Amino acid sequence: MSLPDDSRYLKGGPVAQRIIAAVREDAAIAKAEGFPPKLISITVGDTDAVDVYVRNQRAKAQLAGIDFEERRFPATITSGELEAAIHGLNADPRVTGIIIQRPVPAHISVKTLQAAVHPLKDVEGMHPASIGNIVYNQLDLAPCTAAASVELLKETGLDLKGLEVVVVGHSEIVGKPIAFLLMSEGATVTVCHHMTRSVAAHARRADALFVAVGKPRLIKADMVKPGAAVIDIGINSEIGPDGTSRIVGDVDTDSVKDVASWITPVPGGVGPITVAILLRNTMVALSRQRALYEATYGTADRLAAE
Ligand SMILES: NC(=O)C1=CN([C@@H]2O[C@H](COP(=O)(O)OP(=O)(O)OC[C@H]3O[C@@H](n4cnc5c(N)ncnc54)[C@H](OP(=O)(O)O)[C@@H]3O)[C@@H](O)[C@H]2O)C=CC1
Ligand SMILES: Nc1nc(=O)c2c([nH]1)NC[C@@H]1CN(c3ccc(C(=O)N[C@@H](CCC(=O)O)C(=O)O)cc3)C=[N+]21
Repeated sequence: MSLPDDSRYLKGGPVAQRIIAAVREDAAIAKAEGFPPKLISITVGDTDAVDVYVRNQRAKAQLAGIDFEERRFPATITSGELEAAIHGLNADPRVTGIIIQRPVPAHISVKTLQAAVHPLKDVEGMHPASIGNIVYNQLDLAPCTAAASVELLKETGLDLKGLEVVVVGHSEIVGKPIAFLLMSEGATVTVCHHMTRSVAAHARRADALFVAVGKPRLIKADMVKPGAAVIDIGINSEIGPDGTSRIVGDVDTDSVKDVASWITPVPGGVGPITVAILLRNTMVALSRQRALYEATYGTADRLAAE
């Protein structure tokens, strides 16, 4: 779909392209030096939003020169079997990064799976030991969607210091890390969730509004301050008026675009940057692994050593 050429739309494509071009250069150098990057995706069961994400991961990884492999497991698999598969990937020196696609079936604890991924291969920064880094303002490998959303807000040119920001949704992978990243940038952050008494009252005060809930059209025009920046993170599949499946966000874009100064389209907003940052994180993980490898074995060519 081509988007209207309107400066109110904060488009993710150009930002994603910039990031992927830099990753491509890094990946080519790493490959030539004997450290080819490789990303493994683990999917358990079936979810539309995951399918879209994995499809784009494969396409963009290929563009960037990163090997990509999807491992799909049935929803009936046990946690023990999955943990064993993850341990196998941890031990495989050819694997740079592992991403566990969410959600996982209710009988499996996603936290247990995240904790099974070796922190050096944790390309989403979701291991309990990694997620703490953003609390300490160490931001070079942050959860991808959170980093993507903040990157897109920066495209507005707004000064984040002292900015009134409201985040709707507080999941550990999106809402909470967004709040920490924004605090690191000096913003004043309010976080809303399903027990918040009036999401609308908070949202209307925001200079920048981030929405990550998973409910189409949750945010309407009367919940947005005139002139605000609205970052729509939702990826929801629904059947459109023409009977085909389409992706929509959590914001009623048609009405909100007349109130907000900036709005992210869905598709074409945060999503493409999320994919690009996952690839960039894979390169950050690789450089950490190389640093450890070189500290242990010296700088000799790894392939020659094997
Ligand atoms: N664009 C991208 O790159 C990505 C998009 N997504 C999309 O973002 C959306 C959110 O994902 P994720 O964070 O993983 O989802 P979760 O379901 O884990 O979290 C949803 C959050 O929304 C809150 N919530 C639910 N109902 C309301 C309500 N009526 N008002 C305010 N808050 C509410 C929940 O609060 P509580 O826990 O208190 O119930 C929870 O914190 C989904 O559409 C997902 O597909 C996700 C990742 C990446
Ligand atoms: N561990 C984990 N981390 C995630 O970050 C995560 C996840 N699990 N599970 C699923 C959700 C969803 N998600 C998307 C990211 C990008 C697009 C994306 O590339 N969207 C494009 C393309 C749309 C299209 O191709 O139709 C766009 O919005 O323009 C979609 C969905 C990440 N998620």
